[in-house]
Amino acid sequence: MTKRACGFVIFRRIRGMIEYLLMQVSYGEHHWTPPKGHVDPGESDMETALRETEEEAGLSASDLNIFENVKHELNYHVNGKPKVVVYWLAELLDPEKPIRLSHEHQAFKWLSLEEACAVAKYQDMQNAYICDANVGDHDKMKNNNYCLDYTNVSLYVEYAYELFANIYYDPFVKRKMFRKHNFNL
Ligand SMILES: Nc1ncnc2c1ncn2[C@@H]1O[C@H](COP(=O)(O)OP(=O)(O)OP(=O)(O)OP(=O)(O)OC[C@H]2O[C@@H](n3cnc4c(N)ncnc43)[C@H](O)[C@@H]2O)[C@@H](O)[C@H]1O
Repeated sequence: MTKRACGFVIFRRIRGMIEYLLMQVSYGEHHWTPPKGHVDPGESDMETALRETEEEAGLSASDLNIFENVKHELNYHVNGKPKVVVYWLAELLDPEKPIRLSHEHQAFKWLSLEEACAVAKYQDMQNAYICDANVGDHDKMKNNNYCLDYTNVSLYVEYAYELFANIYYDPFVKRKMFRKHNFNL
């Protein structure tokens, strides 16, 4: 059976910058992820996203401006089993609001788009960040259905991804390369 999890790509505006919240899990390979978790029986996707965000980051619905039309669905396999993860874009209204971690996470960071893409090592997650950041001003997205269909934006996303992730074509090794970063994470 397909596992289903839901959460939010949370951003804040601070000192003229947009930063994204990523949290590092305290188990397994200690990967970085936005707040999210498994859908409990009888829960809607949005209820799950809100419950998990409250549990994992200490942020409630009243702390967020949720962009219900800006939604990403990621499909991947965990231990050979299919998993679907749904993320909505949400803005943290008070950028200074403290994050309260649960035992499931050991650290959190507010990261620029470029840093978030470097830390979220999976391409579909990186695409979600790029898509959220590059469809224009975050305010304009509120009334539009952006990013729902990846196929329509895939080329644009790929270009934007390469631009922001600082990927370039190296003719010597004949493949695309990451520029080196030191994000000190
Ligand atoms: N290894 C472990 N050891 C001990 N307890 C564990 C555990 N894994 C899970 N748990 C328990 O499960 C609970 C988590 O439940 P929830 O909190 O309800 O669910 P989740 O965020 O979806 O969990 P998870 O971290 O497993 O999911 P993700 O898809 O990011 O990550 C799952 C895998 O998919 C990979 N992944 C993440 N995003 C991906 C993507 N976009 N594409 C491909 N793979 C991806 C990750 O690297 C990771 O390997 C924790 O409380 C913990 O107790």
